[in-house]
Amino acid sequence: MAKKSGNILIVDDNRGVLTALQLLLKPYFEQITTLFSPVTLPSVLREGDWQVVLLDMNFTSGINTGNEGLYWLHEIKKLHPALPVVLFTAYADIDLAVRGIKEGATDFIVKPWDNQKLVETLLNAASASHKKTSAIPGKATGSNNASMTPHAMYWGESPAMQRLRLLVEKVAVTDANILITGENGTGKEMLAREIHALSPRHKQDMVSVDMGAVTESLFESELFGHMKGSFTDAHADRAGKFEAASHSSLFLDEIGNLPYHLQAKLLTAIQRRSIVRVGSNAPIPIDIRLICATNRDLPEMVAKGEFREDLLYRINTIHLEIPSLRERPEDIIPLTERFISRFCKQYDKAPVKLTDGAREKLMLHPWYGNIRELEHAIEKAVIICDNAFLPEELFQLPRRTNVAETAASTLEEMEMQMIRKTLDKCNGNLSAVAAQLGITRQTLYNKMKKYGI
Ligand SMILES: Nc1ncnc2c1ncn2[C@@H]1O[C@H](COP(=O)(O)OP(=O)(O)OP(=O)(O)O)[C@@H](O)[C@H]1O
Repeated sequence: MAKKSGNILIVDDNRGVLTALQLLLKPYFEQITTLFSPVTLPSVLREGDWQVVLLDMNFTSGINTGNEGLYWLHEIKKLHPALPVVLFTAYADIDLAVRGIKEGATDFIVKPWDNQKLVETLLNAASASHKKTSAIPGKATGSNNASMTPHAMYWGESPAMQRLRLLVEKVAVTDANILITGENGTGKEMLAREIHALSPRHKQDMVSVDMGAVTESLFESELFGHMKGSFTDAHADRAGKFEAASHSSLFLDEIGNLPYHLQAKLLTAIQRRSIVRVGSNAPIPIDIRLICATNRDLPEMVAKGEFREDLLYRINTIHLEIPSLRERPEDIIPLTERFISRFCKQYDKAPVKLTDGAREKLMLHPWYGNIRELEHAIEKAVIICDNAFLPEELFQLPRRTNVAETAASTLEEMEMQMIRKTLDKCNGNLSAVAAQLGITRQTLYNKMKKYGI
């Protein structure tokens, strides 16, 4: 037997699971400590020298939101940022586990577990801990930082995107106001950044404002700035986004969400090329390049009296429409391959390849959430992939268009499959199935009824 891999701390509220794991892991770890409740986790962590933690996600029976698991994950990371935490999920709760990974967990194991895979996952995590003893605090959550760095825009091979690219290269160098339209997740913000990067203004950062997120009461102060004392919280003079974007580009995202009565104020600033801070009378000249974006149909909003026609004419000197991913299927696989390569690097995985079945599945999916949906699907698949190939089963692609509905339906499908698989494994013995899944017999019965099993 190879040298043992240090000390492991296991937190799970199922005593049967704790005993089984103690027996299973004995040959591999020097010290195995089990906790039936996470309450004492902080003090136990402080007392010992740990190489890995195996953390259950659901502690309160009946509440399966998993938030408790995430809460304890954060607590562990606060105390020991570099300590590997492997999540243990009662159901194939991939979305939650992926969230856990993004928030600093090293890996996850789904119950009922495969012994060999569980041992491998824990040993890998523990060995990472040996290598990272001098790791920078917070390194484990580095994926968040990585996802914040802007990534290169991929134009793709489709004729529609090639035409768009030609137009962008021509207009980016001018100061013409640009309106970008397209469905959610088609890359409107990414295109705005690209335009700014190609413009003579690129030496300064582009300033972005989400018009859907600016409250009405703060609209003027946020965009045009204010003078000290002009309202209760105005403790000092402050420049607004227009001034901040001077000599650069101002990106107004979700422009279609700006309430009608505020549209006139925006129009005045654009027309006069100057703003007046709240609480002041002095106009301040501004030199900005305006880029706006929306997924809404502005001409239709004009027809309905919801958007000012004069503002629409001001902002859409050049109109760029990004086609949906459905309209450019030839870009799906090249984009996928770029995302695979990016996420393999981000999650420290060896390069993986799509199987033919996976390619076909990706090509047939309608991608109502466009590139953002594709990017998330690839990220999840890369995270849960264990070998050199990404098979179609790893792509949990929803059939509906509504985001909340799709997330719920994916989880339900996975739960149903998990119950079916365990029923087969336990030859239909419900008590054994419930024990394996870590739920009560009644809960299992209710779920089977719900899924018509
Ligand atoms: N051409 C592209 N190449 C690579 N990644 C892209 C491309 N277009 C979009 N993405 C990625 O897809 C995601 C969504 O892009 P972005 O936020 O720009 O879309 P959007 O149209 O502004 O979305 P929303 O309408 O929801 O505001 C981002 O993570 C972005 O990095």
